[in-house]
Amino acid sequence: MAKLLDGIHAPGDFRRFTVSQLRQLAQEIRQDILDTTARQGGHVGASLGAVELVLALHYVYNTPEDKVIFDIGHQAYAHKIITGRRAEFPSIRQLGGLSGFLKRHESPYDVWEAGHAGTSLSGAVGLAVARQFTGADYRVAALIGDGALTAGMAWEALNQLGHLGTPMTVLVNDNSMSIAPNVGAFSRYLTELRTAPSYMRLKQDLDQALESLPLFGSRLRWTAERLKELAHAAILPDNVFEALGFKYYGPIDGHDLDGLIPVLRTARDADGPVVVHVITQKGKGYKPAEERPVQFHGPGPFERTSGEMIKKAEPPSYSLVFSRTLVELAKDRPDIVAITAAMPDGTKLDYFQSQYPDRFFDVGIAEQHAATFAAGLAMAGMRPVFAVYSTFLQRAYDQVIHDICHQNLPVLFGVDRAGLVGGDGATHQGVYDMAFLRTVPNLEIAMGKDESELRQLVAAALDRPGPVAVRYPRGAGRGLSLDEPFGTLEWGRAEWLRHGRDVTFIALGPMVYKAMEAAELLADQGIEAGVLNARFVKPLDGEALKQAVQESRALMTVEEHAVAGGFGAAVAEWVIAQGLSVPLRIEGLPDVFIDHGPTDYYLDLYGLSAEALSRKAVEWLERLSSEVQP
Ligand SMILES: Cc1ncc(C[n+]2csc(CCOP(=O)(O)OP(=O)(O)O)c2C)c(N)n1
Ligand SMILES: CC(=O)[C@@H](O)[C@H](O)COP(=O)(O)O
Ligand SMILES: [Mg+2]
Repeated sequence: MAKLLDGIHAPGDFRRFTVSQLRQLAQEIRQDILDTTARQGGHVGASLGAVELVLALHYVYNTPEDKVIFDIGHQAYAHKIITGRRAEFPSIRQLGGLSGFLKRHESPYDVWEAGHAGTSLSGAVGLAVARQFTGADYRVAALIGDGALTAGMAWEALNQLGHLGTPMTVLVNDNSMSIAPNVGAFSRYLTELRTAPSYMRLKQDLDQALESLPLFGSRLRWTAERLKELAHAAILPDNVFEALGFKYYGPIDGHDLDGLIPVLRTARDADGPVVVHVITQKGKGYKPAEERPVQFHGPGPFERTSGEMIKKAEPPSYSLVFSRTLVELAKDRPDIVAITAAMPDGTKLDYFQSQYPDRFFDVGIAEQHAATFAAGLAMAGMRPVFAVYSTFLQRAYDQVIHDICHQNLPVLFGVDRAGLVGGDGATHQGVYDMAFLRTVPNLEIAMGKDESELRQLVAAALDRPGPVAVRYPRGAGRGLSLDEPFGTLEWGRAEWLRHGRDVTFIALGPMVYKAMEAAELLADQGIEAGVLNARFVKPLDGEALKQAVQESRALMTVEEHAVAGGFGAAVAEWVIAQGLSVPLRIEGLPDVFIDHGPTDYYLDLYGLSAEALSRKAVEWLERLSSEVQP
């Protein structure tokens, strides 16, 4: 049967639709989203929950001339489908396919690129304020979730916007969920707004009455406006948005296009900033996602009818090993407390939470606060552990330097997702943290070659006198036994795995195993390659490095991190500082943003597979030999 969606190539194709046609369109879009995500995963729940919001925004605003901005962008699958990318939609998050987030090179409708939470409002305020200089007269609307609204940045933008009074719509998509259930006093406040039905009804009645009044600015309208304000003040005396200088419309049902469209029109035409607060359900229209919103935030492939996840059996993830290790240690260490910034599931700290609920803190999407909160805890004698994705730690850089390291406080960072991450792509790659952490005095940095070393490093790190960052990658470990007693790893010491006089690979993290494979391949060709498992990035194990310089003709560092400022750069700095002269190559990731796609593909592309490493070593050694020939 022909679908309405078949005729939609741009929002202009449905701007004349009736609301009942829009409703049908919404259902068809949901089917498209499920067809693709069931096969390959993706951000299912948020995207299903925002379908009507996306339709209403494109219906009311004259996109792409008007600027509609999405916070994070993980909820924008409907937006992709109705802005000319339906045919490519099945390629989303796949190598060479559509990004899972907005990308300006993909479409003129993708105004703002993100992936991290809380940036939409600042970007939108910039676009809105720019109009007064450029003379452009587009309208600006930003869609931001209740979770993203826990980010400090979002409030910095509201603060400025409320002060300036610049016309702009802030559409708050409140589903009471971050990835996990949303937390915090502001989340509680939104719930209070949601559950004040008399307020909601009265506001809607008043708004409708206002709509029907003629002549904007008339005395009658002025009186009605004042009446409305009085009524608001009487029922909810301190609506935080109104106190900040916004007109507040809501809460309204974000799946009800009949109600949503007129309110958005009013907001669009307002002469100042407006907050439209809508209530939606994460996963709307797909029962398994409605019932299990955490699991359906960003699942892998699932069985469409039952909603069961299609998972291959694999060893526990590094994140789970990290969390389990904390639980092991916490038994005898009442000083250990764990912190996440809205990622209890991803970091697997939810396991720690299940064992030690009183010693677990989810602070919301607030990495900066999480870091400084940890500093305060550490100052008072606690041992805070902040498990945070490498990419999100970027946001807390000043806090790392100024609050933690400057005061030399013993905070442990569990730097999760260190390395390439796969489907999320450029905004989420954990390939910069060594570059920005290595420069900070007092901070020690380590990464084990596997989950067993991760476990030992965590235990050892919690006995260090100052701050430590322990890195570990996304995904499954190697399935190693995790029963050995703690204390088998000497802090600061690298591990020799094999010796070779031709070249020594000095590798970090799981790249150690690639280096071992490369060494085997080289051995088959008669080349002797050593492998040093560095383990420590800061401080480096100088003794082991000296030994490597002495016993090999050449050194090759290997890391899954940007070459610029990374582990190899640290080794190069050490070589120079020692006044040594040794051929040294740094193998890592280039100075480009790396898109979505399988990690192994990019490791291969950038010469970090075992085959590529061995090939490069052969070529390099040949070149070195020819260079020394007379
Ligand atoms: C700075 C930052 N921290 C953490 C995340 C991980 N993250 C992605 S989506 C999300 C939840 C967002 O909740 P909300 O804005 O309410 O959107 P919803 O998924 O509920 O639609 C989180 C924590 C992120 N993208 N950026
Ligand atoms: C949008 C976002 O930032 C998260 O949903 C992220 O995609 C989670 O990544 P993991 O799948 O690695 O937990
Ligand atoms: Mg939410």
